[in-house]
Amino acid sequence: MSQVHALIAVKDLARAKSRLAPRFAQGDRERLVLAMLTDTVTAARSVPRVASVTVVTPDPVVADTALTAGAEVYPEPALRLPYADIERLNEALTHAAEHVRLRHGGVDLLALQADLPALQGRELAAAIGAAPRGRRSYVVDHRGTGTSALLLRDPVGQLAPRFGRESAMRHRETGAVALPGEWPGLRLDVDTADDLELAVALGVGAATSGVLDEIGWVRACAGESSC
Ligand SMILES: Nc1nc2c(ncn2[C@@H]2O[C@H](COP(=O)(O)OP(=O)(O)OP(=O)(O)O)[C@@H](O)[C@H]2O)c(=O)[nH]1
Ligand SMILES: C=C(OP(=O)(O)O)C(=O)O
Repeated sequence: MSQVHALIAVKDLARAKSRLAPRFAQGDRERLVLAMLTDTVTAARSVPRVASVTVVTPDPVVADTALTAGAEVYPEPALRLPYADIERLNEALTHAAEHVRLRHGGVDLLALQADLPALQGRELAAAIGAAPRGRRSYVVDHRGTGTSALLLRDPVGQLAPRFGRESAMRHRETGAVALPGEWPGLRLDVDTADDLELAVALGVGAATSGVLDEIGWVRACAGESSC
């Protein structure tokens, strides 16, 4: 069974998860970003077919957290685009992919979102197992428009990430195939407080759960059976 090398991009903490600002103070939001990254890295590292996890980031605190969780770190190189541009994410991932292949040769690659606190290792293992050889494939997020993971199982192909708005469509239009599979944790990227509610209901990892307890976050719908 061939292995994949995973890449995770995280921007600087001061700008991360701005859509959580209505519910979380800046410091709490930063802790939550780090905790979700820790749970994502931990779940990815639990998968035997994941040979390495590399976090690409310009932020030293994110880098420390990644190292503590057992990931490698690729410091974000000077990028062409301004910080506000989401395409910077694709540029960062492309550089990280080149870095990993310089180190390991023509390996298979997986670009994974950093905000998957309910990710289960078995879901990721199943997605890797389902990814066809010789091409790119992707996992559509829980909203149906984004991408939670992009896979490349082709030693000479390019990852060509197209994350950002409508990324599922952009990955499809650039030849990638959507992977079917019941993987709720893998599909649940957390961008809003509503997403976090869903993730907590599904079951988040220890780091995220610990931070939510410490900051006293209470689910808006706690106790309601419809949540
Ligand atoms: N290394 C790197 N990662 C990035 C960059 N831009 C975005 N990302 C990461 O890519 C993922 C998706 O980015 P966004 O949706 O723009 O940001 P977010 O922090 O998830 O949420 P919002 O601020 O609410 O948009 C997140 O893990 C980001 O940290 C970048 O310029 N460099
Ligand atoms: C970047 C993406 O997602 P989000 O903005 O939801 O983090 C994406 O789905 O490509």
